[in-house]
Amino acid sequence: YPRGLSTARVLARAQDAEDTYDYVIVGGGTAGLTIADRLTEDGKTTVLVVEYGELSSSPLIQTVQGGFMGMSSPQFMYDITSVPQANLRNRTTPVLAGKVVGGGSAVNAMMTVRGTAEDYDRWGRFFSNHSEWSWDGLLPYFKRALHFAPPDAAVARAANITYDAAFWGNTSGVYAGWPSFQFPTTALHVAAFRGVPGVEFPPDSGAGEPGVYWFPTFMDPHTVARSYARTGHYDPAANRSNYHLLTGAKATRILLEGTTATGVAFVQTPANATSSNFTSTALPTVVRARKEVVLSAGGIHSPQILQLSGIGPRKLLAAANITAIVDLPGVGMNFQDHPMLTAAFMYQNFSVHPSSDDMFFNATFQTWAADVWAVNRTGPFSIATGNAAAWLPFPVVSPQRHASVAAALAAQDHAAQLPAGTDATVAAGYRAQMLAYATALRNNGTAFYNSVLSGGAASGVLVDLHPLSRGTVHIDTADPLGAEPVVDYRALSNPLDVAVITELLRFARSSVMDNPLTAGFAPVELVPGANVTSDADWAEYIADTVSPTEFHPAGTCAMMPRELGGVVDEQLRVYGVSNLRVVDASIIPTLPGANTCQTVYAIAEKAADLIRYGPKNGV
Ligand SMILES: Cc1cc2nc3c(=O)[nH]c(=O)nc-3n(C[C@H](O)[C@H](O)[C@H](O)COP(=O)(O)OP(=O)(O)OC[C@H]3O[C@@H](n4cnc5c(N)ncnc54)[C@H](O)[C@@H]3O)c2cc1C
Repeated sequence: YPRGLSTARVLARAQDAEDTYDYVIVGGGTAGLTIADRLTEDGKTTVLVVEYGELSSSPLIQTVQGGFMGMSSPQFMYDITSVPQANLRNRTTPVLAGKVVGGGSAVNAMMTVRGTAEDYDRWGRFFSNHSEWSWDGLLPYFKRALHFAPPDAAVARAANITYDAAFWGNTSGVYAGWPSFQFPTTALHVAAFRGVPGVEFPPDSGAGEPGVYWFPTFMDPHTVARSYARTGHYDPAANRSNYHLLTGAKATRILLEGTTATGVAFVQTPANATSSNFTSTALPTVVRARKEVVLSAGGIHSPQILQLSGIGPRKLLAAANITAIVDLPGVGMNFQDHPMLTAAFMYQNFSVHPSSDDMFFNATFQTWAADVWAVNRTGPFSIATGNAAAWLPFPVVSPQRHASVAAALAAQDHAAQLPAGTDATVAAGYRAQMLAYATALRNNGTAFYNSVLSGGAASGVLVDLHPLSRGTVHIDTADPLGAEPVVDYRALSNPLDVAVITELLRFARSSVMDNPLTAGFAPVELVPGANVTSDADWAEYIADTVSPTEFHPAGTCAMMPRELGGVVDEQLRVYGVSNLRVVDASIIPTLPGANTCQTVYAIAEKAADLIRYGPKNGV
């Protein structure tokens, strides 16, 4: 040591790493691998990615069918459970996050969607009216992030799939592909929304508009397998000698000299070390960064690592016996995820076939599906989670009550919705967010309601796209280094979430039960049932059934002005620290009205440009 950089490789042992790299990236997930790929493109800039998980080619990760095999494999997931949720009958919930090279992109449900233009314009406005963090500023990065491979023309025609390639690029190694099959029943679900007043049908899922639309799958059309950060941003670069990936290595701390980040400390666990004579596994190893450290450990672990490094709320650090280097109250605050809701309906007279139900109840169809998959990887097994969904604004969902809910939110005592003792800057940021949401609740540019259209006779899961409650992700003060962070969604802590969710559920009912275009299917309501009608009934039902997570943890190192409780600035640099950026879902200030992966890729693409070329127009 040190040895010359020879070939790009996976380093199984810490001592194979160089002492110093230009950049050290913590977390080889969605954002981390994207940045590493871009920074090493020049063949010169040296990068080490430090990743806790393993490099796995398991079929559980690659398989697209159903979209859930990765997430149901404990081998690839962190083992974290939330604290009991006071407003959800003290229920706890698993906190799903990928622990494998590729991170969330390796285990997610492959829904390839982005938020509306307003979602991203809202981010920039926390800084100014001409921030580059806007729809226009991000669209080039959405295009760079994914390679759009259009659906097969015959399938698109038969299913009535609309798309517009102008919203997409075709250079990335990560694909937005399409299954080679659609159930004709999915088109019926889409068409049924024409019976709901006010619903729009944008030309493409990437248009930045709410409505009912088709969207692609994170799938490589050539292999018909998951396309993700590893296949798009590590494998193709594997012959670059300046790109190193260390697996099985858990970063424990950012090294700081004064307030300048100089490297990363990490430990390798024996279970992940491959060498039989590798004995010093419990000892932390350090690696230095000549230029910068980039923290990309995701919405749950990036705040933890900052706090372990002495960057965070002073009181929390003191309770954990960690010396505060930078008192940054926002670290681990502003925690958001998309709540999932249940309202189940069944069409009794849904006689079109094949439908997605035939995958479960029709043996002949199942055999056909398995056969065509075995022969040439086509057919229904190429469908992940589905490719059509409704993303609807609040005035469409609640023509009667949207204005009063918005007014109540604007008039609320915002600070009172946060944990006691919340820093004034964090409270000011929350207030700014809630005022922005009060506007969004009144207009048609932001989606609040989401349901995926499955193509089956039964439907059931809805998503609240803009929760008002804010939780926390903090180190466990009893065992800061050893234990996973303490995750508290603080679900429904803002009572207006109950008001919003009630309207979403009422809409789900009326869009199925009172829709002239579904009447012929003879719908029945399975859950919650016709006896749930009053606001009080709904509140009880919501407390019983809401899940606080769709596995989209975000916001915990928010990109907001420091006086609004922010953790990073518009260049994603941590306030008060030099040479340290955070780039992942944790910088999202307010969730987009969409599953988060595509947004994280776009953030990472933009960050790579900020790191390489500096800010455009000063931002
Ligand atoms: C089960 C599930 C289903 C989802 N479904 C969808 C979907 O269908 N569509 C969609 O758009 N989004 C979906 N998402 C969300 C999306 O995948 C995530 O928002 C996105 O991948 C987050 O990217 P990230 O870079 O912020 O973090 P990640 O991709 O999670 O990367 C963080 C990486 O850091 C590593 N790490 C953490 N701590 C340490 C440490 N101390 N040392 C070293 N490494 C560390 C992790 O192992 C991980 O590899 C889903 C997520 C999950 C978990």
